[in-house]
Amino acid sequence: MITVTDVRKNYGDFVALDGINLDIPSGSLTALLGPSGSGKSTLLRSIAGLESPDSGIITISGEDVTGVPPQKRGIGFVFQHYAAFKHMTVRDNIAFGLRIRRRPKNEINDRVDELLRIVGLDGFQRRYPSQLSGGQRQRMALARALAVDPKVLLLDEPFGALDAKVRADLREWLRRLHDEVHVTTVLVTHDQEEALDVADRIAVMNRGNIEQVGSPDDLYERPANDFVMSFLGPVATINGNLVRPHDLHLDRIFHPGAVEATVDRIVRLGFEVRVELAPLNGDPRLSAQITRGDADDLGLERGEQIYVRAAHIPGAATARV
Ligand SMILES: Nc1ncnc2c1ncn2[C@@H]1O[C@H](COP(=O)(O)OP(=O)(O)OP(=O)(O)O)[C@@H](O)[C@H]1O
Repeated sequence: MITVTDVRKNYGDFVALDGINLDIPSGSLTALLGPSGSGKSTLLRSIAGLESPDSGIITISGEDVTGVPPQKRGIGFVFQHYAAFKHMTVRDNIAFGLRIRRRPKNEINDRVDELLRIVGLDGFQRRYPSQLSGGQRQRMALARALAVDPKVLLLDEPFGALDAKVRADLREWLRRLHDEVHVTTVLVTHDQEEALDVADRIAVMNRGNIEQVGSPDDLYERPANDFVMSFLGPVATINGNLVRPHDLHLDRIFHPGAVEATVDRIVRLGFEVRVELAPLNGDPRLSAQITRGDADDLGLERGEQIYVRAAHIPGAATARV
């Protein structure tokens, strides 16, 4: 368990962390998610000991580490741009932390073999970092961080520099790795899809504060406020309420709460259909996401008028209108 209590950090006049309180359960994979500049990296680096908070307390496994240097906190850290030892093979890079701790040779060999298997680099151990792809290099970085059995693994946008397909593969791989190794992991990301996909808990950050902490489902289905709702997925505004596009209903006849709108565009996206609508009352345009079956039943045509209403307003006492 990691606990963060009342942690504050200013850079001059700028408040980077505005009194953060957060518990990170042992064995969890927790994402710190938020826009650029919200304080995610500052919080992660404070947990690592690479940044000293102005006030507050951080504990790891019950020990107050607030004044403890990074190398004594029992953490492994992976950055977006990982600095590998270029003149060392993959095997030697992974073994590095164990060697400086003067572990016995047999133990080092066995541990490195195990890590090479876990990160899927068995066949690459004799290569040099320059002979690896970006994704392979980040997996080597993770193996190196895991080598010394850290209590906590801290990842700062580890896949940030990679292309979308490789990122998606590595996300799935990280999930499986975590299922196998179970080390308490904190992942910084600004990518909501990455957080929803990989984390079992997400802390949403905004301007040095935590807006909400919960499971991906909690946050998506029961966002605490408009910021969390709009950060975690697409939204539409209807009658002043934020709703998800798939919670919009289209009808030929008027129901209470419905708004009349012109069908502006119909985009077929495989199983789903996105209908772009321009409300006649002058409200901002909105997109509804409906099934292909519903679209066919309605026989929608571009340019015609239709009624749109929210089937579900998050947080509202009367969810159905
Ligand atoms: N050493 C520093 N000196 C001054 N300001 C800093 C310093 N480090 C960070 N900041 C500022 O603190 C704020 C929070 O930075 P931080 O890196 O924690 O944000 P972030 O949420 O991780 O953003 P990003 O996703 O862009 O990395 C930013 O506005 C940044 O400019």
